[in-house]
Amino acid sequence: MDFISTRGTAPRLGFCDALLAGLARDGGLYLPESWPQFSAAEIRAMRGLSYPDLAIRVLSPFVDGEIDEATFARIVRDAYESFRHPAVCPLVQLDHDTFVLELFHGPTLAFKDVAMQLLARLMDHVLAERGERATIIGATSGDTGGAAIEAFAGRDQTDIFILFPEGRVSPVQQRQMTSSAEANVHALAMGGNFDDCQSIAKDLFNDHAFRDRVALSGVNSINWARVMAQIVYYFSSALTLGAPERPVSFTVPTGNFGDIFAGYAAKRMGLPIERLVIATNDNDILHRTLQSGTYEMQGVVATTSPSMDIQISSNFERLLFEACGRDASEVAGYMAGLKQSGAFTLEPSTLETIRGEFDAGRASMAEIDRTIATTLAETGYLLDPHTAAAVKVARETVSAAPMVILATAHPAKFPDAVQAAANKRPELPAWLGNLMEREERFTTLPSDTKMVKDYIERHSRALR
Ligand SMILES: Cc1ncc(COP(=O)(O)O)c(C=O)c1O
Ligand SMILES: N[C@@H](CCOP(=O)(O)O)C(=O)O
Repeated sequence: MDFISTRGTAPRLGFCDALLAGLARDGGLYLPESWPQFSAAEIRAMRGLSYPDLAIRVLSPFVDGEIDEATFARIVRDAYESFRHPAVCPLVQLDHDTFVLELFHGPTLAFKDVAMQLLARLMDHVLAERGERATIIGATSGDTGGAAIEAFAGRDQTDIFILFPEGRVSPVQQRQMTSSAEANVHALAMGGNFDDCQSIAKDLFNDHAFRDRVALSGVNSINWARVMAQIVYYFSSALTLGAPERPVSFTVPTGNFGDIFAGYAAKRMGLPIERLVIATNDNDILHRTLQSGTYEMQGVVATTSPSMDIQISSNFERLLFEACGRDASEVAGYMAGLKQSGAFTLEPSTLETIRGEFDAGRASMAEIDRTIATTLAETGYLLDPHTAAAVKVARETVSAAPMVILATAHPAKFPDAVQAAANKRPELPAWLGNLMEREERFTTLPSDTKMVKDYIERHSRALR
């Protein structure tokens, strides 16, 4: 299986090279050249598999033998050992046809752990086999950073540099990023917002001399392997609810569009999914795009669901590539428009294709608060603000199939917001110990690509 770029001019890569590449060299994002297919009989045969065994089954076509089967199976099993729930991603019933898919039972209490625990082990394995080191860059609005640091801390093959927007992440998220004592971890508190951090990370990839000098690799969902790992829980939850006989719909709290794109990928691989519903907070660029057909940047506002405070939704580019029939020149045109004027308008056929698969809705901060309070009162279930945005949007969506809402974070990551909404303070699990008392270690930098480059060159062990 080869992987190709959404912009059409980067080299095709095999799985291991795509894993280490992060962003493609033409600025695009890698996608499999074609979607692996599972027949109804093959999906039926997945029933009853443990989560790791299901992951091995669903992901093996992408790896395509580049990592031998036994080693890949060992890596996958090891990755999900760190989860605190035997089902890894359990499904909880909220009412007769609404379910919550809990993705927060990993070490940092957010869905990012599901992919990151696997990604770090895969990268470590490939780098060790090649006798190489890499510099890992990640931009975060709060959760990717903590999950990546947890997964990469202490690994000899990599140094990790995480850019987070200072003052715009929750105190728990910050402590998860800043309390590692490992020398290969570098938490960088940046001026600006997540989009500024993500734009610096992309600038680093687009400077090919720098990228090669430090052997740059990425852990954001621009890395195909991140999205790939997230496909598995769409299969696990749909199987629990009766796939392939019974279709399901999913509502996904969305920012960088990686998580919901994994749902789209699952559908393309044969999983019967009825609707994919995008839920945004006040930063509602995707909701507006589906309504008007124009993707138009507005300023990012800080909300109580900070991980979704995003306007440049990177993985939307992957969907555009799909929706326009994999026409890389159409995608490149949209991206050039975005760079030039902060907006682009979709071709009518591309918009129609997207609307054929996706719905979208938004939840304001007040609506998120109300949803947390009423869900607690009516069901006894305590939502985090991101999941609450999805619950609010799911409630407004018409779906003949059962609705699965992705619960992307544990409420205890956002205790102040949850307490203000529902008058109930969620406690961090005891196994996190004294997280909030641990000493913090981070470096503050202005939002400036050159300063980040200089910092990385001074601290990366992968320098060539
Ligand atoms: C808790 C939480 N929910 C939702 C999202 C949005 O996910 P995505 O960026 O994959 O759309 C994020 C960040 O990505 C998050 O951390
Ligand atoms: N919400 C994310 C933003 C980065 O998204 P990613 O999925 O591309 O890593 C975060 O919490 O950092």
